[in-house]
Order: sequence, then structure tokens, then C-alpha cells
Amino acid sequence: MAERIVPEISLKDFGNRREEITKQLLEAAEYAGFFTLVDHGISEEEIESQFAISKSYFGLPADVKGKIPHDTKTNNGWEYKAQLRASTGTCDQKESLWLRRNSQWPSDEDVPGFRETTESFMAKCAEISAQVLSCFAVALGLPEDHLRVANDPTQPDCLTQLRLIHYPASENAVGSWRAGSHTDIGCLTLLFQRDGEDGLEICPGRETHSSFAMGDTFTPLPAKTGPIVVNIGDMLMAWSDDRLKSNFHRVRAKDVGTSPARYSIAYFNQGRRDFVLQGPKKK
Ligand SMILES: O=C(O)CCC(=O)C(=O)O
Ligand SMILES: [Fe+2]
Repeated sequence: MAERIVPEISLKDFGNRREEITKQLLEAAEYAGFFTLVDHGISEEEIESQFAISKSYFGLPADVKGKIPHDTKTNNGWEYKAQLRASTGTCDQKESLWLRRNSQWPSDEDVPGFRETTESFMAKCAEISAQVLSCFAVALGLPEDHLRVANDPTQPDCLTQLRLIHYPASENAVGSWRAGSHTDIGCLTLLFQRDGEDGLEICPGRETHSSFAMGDTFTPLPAKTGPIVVNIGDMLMAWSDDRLKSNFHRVRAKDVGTSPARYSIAYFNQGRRDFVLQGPKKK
């Protein structure tokens, strides 16, 4: 069922297929708010290498991970079961490391190759994001470069971040959430998952910002290693005069029985401080 409401879009031969891809992206973003990207240029080996780096980091003792503590002012650093959700009133059962250009990085002694591998992974995420954002800009009647420049992670005022996430294995998780229902505050999120590490549930087709997904039906989206799950965030919803939908999603573990650990990686395009966030209708 999830496959039907979350279209799979190929970025193959992007230069020549731009118009067709733009049409597919617009339809997915207006209708569901979610889509998956394939033929995007990051190989499964590269994705697995980034997950291996992530696993090495989360496998370190807490005092080593804590050398880069989460800083609430910049939102960079390591947090452990600390993200309080408005939707659940409880903290998500996960740990994560938030990284930005020029933030602190785990050292090569603690995780060999961490920074080099992760920066090159982020650069690839930026390339894919730039392609998708240029399509959305054209579809919305903005200059082709508008959203790419406004989210350019090479600029010092850009808020774009990569988040490595680890949900520890759990037993009988009823009453707790790996990630409570939320929308992403940023522009566009690229999410990487691994085969068999399910848990993501999505709520496509949101009409407005205000209903907070109460009483809505969530659909599980099985985890696969290659395709990137993309969702529209609140910034892009605003940038599009609410045409593109920033939709609710959450991550759950099994109410009864064992849920294996889940690792995910999210690349959040989050705009630049110096840009006015306004759609073509000047909302
Ligand atoms: O881990 C996931 O699959 C979802 C993560 C997420 O939604 C977030 O960090 O905003
Ligand atoms: Fe999210």
C-alpha cells in the first residue's frame, strides 16, 4: 500500500529527463508529500559505508560520544534519548549525532575516516538536493536557482544538517516511541534506511498545517537500503504557498516482541538565515 502512495522517481539521465522528472516530483509533493528517489548517484556501497561509520560512532562509550555534546543553540552534537516530542509528551527512544559544516566532528582516533567519509556523503546529498530543488523551483514559478541557492550548504549561514540516528533494540515497546509523530521543520529531507530495519510510518496527503495528524492513518514504509525516502518539510511548504505538503511521520518499535536496532541517516536541507522564506504568492 505504501508503495502506491509513495511514488518511486528515477533521477537517471537527469539532464535530459528534467521536465518529466519535474512533473513526477510535483505530483508526488502535492499529493503525498513523500516520494522515493532511485538512480540518484549514491551507490549501495557508499550508503553502507556511511552506515558503518555511524555504527562505529554509536558503538563508542557514552563519555567518548559525549565529547561532542548536543548544543541547543546550534542543534549540533550528540543527544541520547533527549528529544521531547510535543505529539507524545515523551522523549524519543533513540540517540543521534547532528552535524553541520564547521560543527565539531568525531576524531579519526575515535572513528577512523569519520569526517572524510561523512563530508563526501553530505556533498552527494547536496547534489541530489540541488537537482530536486531546481525542479521544484521551476514548477513553482520561481527562478530555477532560487531554492538551490537559498539552501546552499557551502554558505556559512546555511542551517542544513546531517543527522545520524540509532534506535537501540527494544522489547515490548508499547507506550513508547522511537520517534513520535512530527513534520520536519526544514525544506527537504533525504532519509536513508537499511534493509530489514523497518519502523518508519508516514501520513500522506495532509491538507493544512493545523490538524497535527490527530486521528489520521499512518502507513508503514518498509526500509530498503538503496532508495532515498524524501519528504517535504515546513519550509518548503511555506515556500510553495502551501502547495507542497509537509507531512507527518513517525518511527515505532513493535508493541509486543523484539524490535532489532534501527539505524537511519537524515540529510535536512534547512535554508539560509539570510533568505526570505516566501512563496510566489507572497504569503
Ligand atoms: O529515523 C527515521 O526514519 C526518521 C527520522 C526523522 O523523521 C527525523 O529525524 O526527523
Ligand atoms: Fe522527520
